[in-house]
Amino acid sequence: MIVTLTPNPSIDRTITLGGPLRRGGVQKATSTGDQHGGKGVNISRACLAAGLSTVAVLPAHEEDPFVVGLRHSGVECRPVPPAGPIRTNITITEPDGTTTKVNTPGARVTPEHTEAMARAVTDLAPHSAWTVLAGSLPPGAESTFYADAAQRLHPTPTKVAVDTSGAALASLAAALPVAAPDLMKPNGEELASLTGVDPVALEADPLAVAAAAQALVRRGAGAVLASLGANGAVLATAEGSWHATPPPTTVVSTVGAGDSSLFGYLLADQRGLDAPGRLAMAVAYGSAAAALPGTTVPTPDQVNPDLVTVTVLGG
Ligand SMILES: O=P(O)(O)OC[C@@]1(O)O[C@H](CO)[C@@H](O)[C@@H]1O
Repeated sequence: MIVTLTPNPSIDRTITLGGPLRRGGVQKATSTGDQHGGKGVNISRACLAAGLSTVAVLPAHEEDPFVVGLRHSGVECRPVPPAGPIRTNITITEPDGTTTKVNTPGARVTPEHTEAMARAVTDLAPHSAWTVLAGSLPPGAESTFYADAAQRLHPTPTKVAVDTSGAALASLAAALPVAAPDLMKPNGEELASLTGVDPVALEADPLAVAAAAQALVRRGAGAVLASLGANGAVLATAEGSWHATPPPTTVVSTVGAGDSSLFGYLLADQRGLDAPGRLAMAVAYGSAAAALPGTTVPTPDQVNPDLVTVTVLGG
């Protein structure tokens, strides 16, 4: 089973434009739609699509339409007391695949709220192969929340993956090796924020990405999967580093592509694949997600790791 924790879930509202976005103008959308969002929620939705059992832990009332709808779609949920309503995040997609995203803060939490979330995943840990701690932290949460949760999960059988950004990511990196997760999944920009290098230059240079990722591995992270958008991804472990390039993809919406990549890695891990195989599956899932609208996660038949090229970057 894969348990996901999304401390700051979102209703993902996608607005599709028939032409380029005109900043400051008034435009008609060709369509709009809402999907259940938030990084852990997306990973649970990908689990469901691939037939893997999952529990999505999130702050919401039992009767919240978000929870009701997610359960109706087949995702098992473990709601914990929320501080307020679930936020709505906006995505604007243009015909050429350009994706503009506006994320809102979410309700302000107290230590009681964050403790309830940490307790829920700790209670489920004996039954979970992986626990995924994912997304931004809501206002009011300590930036050490993920580092503390990872440390708390350490003595349990679950493996821990963390995908976050900003102060939460910096706190996690600062807490290595004490709170070492089995997997960290920064994107290029997030990895650059830890190393102080220019994100654009880093994303275009797999060797530099591997060097930055290996620095985290040396400090205790089990593995680092750095997603690089159109440039694919780099995987760094104690055994070495690999770069994978995606197949040519017609991008429709990049929202959730990183979550699908992380899921692809977990799926491949569950299937016992080696590091290059896990990386290929991650990139195949990420590029399949980018070809789908809004925050849609791919089904396994839409994913082909054989089209991904993996190269060894060295140790
Ligand atoms: O504000 P966060 O938690 O960093 O990101 C939230 C979010 O952008 O992440 C998902 C895509 O990865 C979306 O479903 C959601 O809207």
